[in-house]
Amino acid sequence: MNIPEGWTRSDDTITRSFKFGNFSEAWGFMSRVALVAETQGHHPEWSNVWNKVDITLTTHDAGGLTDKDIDLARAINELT
Ligand SMILES: C[C@H](O)[C@H](O)[C@H]1CNC2=NC(N)=NC(=O)C2=N1
Repeated sequence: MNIPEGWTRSDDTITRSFKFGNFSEAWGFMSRVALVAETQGHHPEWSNVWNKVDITLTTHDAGGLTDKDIDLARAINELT
């Protein structure tokens, strides 16, 4: 499985941290990710503290990492 640039794999998840100039930019990014996630029918685990967004991807239905996570990670990378 080819892990997209910037993402770190640990067991059944891949994670990436994103930093923005301020909260509005971080929230705007999250909004765009949410729309992509809905389109793909696959959703992130994430947290936000001011300008920082931490995202973890895994496929709960499968109990592990799948191509759905890889595809969403790629799409998220394209938003940055
Ligand atoms: C019915 C629905 O499509 C599923 O429950 C989807 C929704 N989004 C999901 N997102 C993630 N990350 N893992 C899933 O297993 C998952 N399942």
